[in-house]
Amino acid sequence: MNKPPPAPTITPPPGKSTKYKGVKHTILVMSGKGGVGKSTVAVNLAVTMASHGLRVGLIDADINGPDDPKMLGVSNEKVDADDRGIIPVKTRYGVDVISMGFLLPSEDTAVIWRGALRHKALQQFLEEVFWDNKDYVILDMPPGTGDEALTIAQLVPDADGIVIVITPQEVALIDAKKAINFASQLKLPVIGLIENMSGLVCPHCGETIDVFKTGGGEEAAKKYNVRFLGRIPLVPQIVTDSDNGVAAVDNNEKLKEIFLSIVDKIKDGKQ
Ligand SMILES: Nc1ncnc2c1ncn2[C@@H]1O[C@H](COP(=O)(O)OP(=O)(O)OP(=O)(O)O)[C@@H](O)[C@H]1O
Repeated sequence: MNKPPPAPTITPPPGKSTKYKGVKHTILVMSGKGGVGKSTVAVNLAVTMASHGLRVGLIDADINGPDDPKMLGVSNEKVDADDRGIIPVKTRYGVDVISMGFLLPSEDTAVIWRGALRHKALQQFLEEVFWDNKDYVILDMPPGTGDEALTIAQLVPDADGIVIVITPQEVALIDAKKAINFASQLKLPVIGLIENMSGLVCPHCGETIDVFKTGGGEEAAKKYNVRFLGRIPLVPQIVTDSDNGVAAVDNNEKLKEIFLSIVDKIKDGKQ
């Protein structure tokens, strides 16, 4: 059997670890399962914050599917390191991003390292990146609430809390519960729930079609007594924008408004 390729590492000069300094707030964006739009939410939250004058970093901790660089139009960039530490990649949205995607030889390279190597890579992201006084670092977590997510969440010092992304179906109640249990296991506050893919607005007649139902997010928030942060509709343009390296909030007024209202709630921390 072929051996997995060695883990690529970036080597900052010895003794220069920044130990995750220079970050005021860290927010973990997670989901109870894959494919619910966690990365889409993380990227657009980061872009919205940056467009309102905040200094923002984004860690793409989804080692198996590092999509954030592509979504931000920087998939061909490489990270560098100097005597300050690992330097995240700058994007045109003012969000500095670090991702396993920058370390892989091509977009379709599969990451097949075992747990210890993954852990090491993420530890580097957290301890050795020069964040340069960020107001917020958004951590796009691996999907689900398994070991990988747990390990990463434990590596983050003093996170503010977790934002949970769910879809509107009834099963979302179970996914929300899993994520809430995860947060309480880690003694991290749940900042709130976001319902994504909530109703498709017909581009022809303007009517909303509830493809996956709506309201599951609000129901889950009520049931588990956590804050409901907002509902993001199913917008086909999100898929094309992501594929083209464009942040959807930069291209759609309605989404801009929705994300801004979510960011305001995250910032004020009140009901
Ligand atoms: N509100 C939305 N409207 C339309 N498409 C969306 C929406 N949210 C996400 N998508 C699309 O759904 C797909 C999955 O989204 P995304 O990669 O953000 O999910 P994820 O939860 O991070 O997935 P993974 O489990 O692979 O990490 C992508 O093609 C994305 O463009």
